[in-house]
Amino acid sequence: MAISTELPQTVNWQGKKVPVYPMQTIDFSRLLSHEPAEVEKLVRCCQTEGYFYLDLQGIDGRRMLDDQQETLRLMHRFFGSPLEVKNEYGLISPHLGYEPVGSRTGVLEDTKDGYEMIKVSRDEIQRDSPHIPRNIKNSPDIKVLENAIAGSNIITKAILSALSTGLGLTGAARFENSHRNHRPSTSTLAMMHYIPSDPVSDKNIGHQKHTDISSLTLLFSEQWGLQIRPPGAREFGFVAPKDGTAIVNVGDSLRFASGHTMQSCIHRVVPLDPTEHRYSIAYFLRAEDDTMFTDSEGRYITAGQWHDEKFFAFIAAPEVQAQAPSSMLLGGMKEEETIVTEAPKEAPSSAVAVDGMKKTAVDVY
Ligand SMILES: O=C(O)CCC(=O)C(=O)O
Ligand SMILES: [Fe+2]
Repeated sequence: MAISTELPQTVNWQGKKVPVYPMQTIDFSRLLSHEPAEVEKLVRCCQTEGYFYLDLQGIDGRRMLDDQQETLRLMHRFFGSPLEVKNEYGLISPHLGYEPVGSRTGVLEDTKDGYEMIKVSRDEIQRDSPHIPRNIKNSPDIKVLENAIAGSNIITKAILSALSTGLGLTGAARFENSHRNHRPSTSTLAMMHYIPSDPVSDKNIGHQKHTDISSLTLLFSEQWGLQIRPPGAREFGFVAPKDGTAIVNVGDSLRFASGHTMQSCIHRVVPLDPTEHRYSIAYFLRAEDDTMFTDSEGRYITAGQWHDEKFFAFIAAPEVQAQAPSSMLLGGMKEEETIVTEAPKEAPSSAVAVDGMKKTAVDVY
């Protein structure tokens, strides 16, 4: 898509006009130099919204855009291979390995997810011992993955550093100090392929509503499908892909580490175009496993425990998910009551207005 100076305000989806939410843009080059106005803008974005576009078109960021293109080429090849090759190791641990389509709950009621995903662990790449399926394990492919992970790690650490400075944190209290490279963490590069799916007739649809476990997520996708629900919003709306940028969102761990002053972004993925294959790349920068914080339940727990508990809530069946603490899937973020003005044809009439606080993992329309 061309650089979106004139974004549509709404798009038609499922017989409704759905908003396209605007997002602030933060310039990576300015952030690298901790320019005060950019740092202030970053802190404000994280505290009020929890997401922003990161402009990577300057000389320091451009190479990460090249890495993204290389990664996309690798993903096309990987996902085009037979299942037994992709699934050589299966899901080795929650942050590492392959998940076939339909491993989790989907975005609409009574659906399973509509994507397959391969995750590569940053720790394993750093140790030179990655579990990577054989069709992407030759040395040029490993180099592509290494570049993508190292580049994403540098970007997200630069953001953390600017946030620490913006909040006046010093020494051990700075966020970088709980994200040290040599300490074990579940930081990972997730590569996703969404299969074409039609919400009216298919049973594998999108990516369920959630907030991320991570501290920061760096997301690359050139295609529509991501929806967010900004704090205070009454409905989900699309995020427009924007050339030369990544989308960054705050996850639960940074929300907790900031004393719950930053917003963990509520989001999901839906098929805007039911005929399209969609590809996205997410780097999840996670805190060191033994970092302690107070979670949304008021418990003082480790980042590792939060990761594991939330992951198992993610993959649980809807009725089991509904038993989890209400705040777990949304990291303690509250939703306003949902207003859906026009019900889609297939929806039951009870779905016209939905209690946003209901303990379900999916939206009911
Ligand atoms: O595919 C996307 O655009 C978003 C994926 C996502 O939200 C996630 O993996 O946590
Ligand atoms: Fe996410």
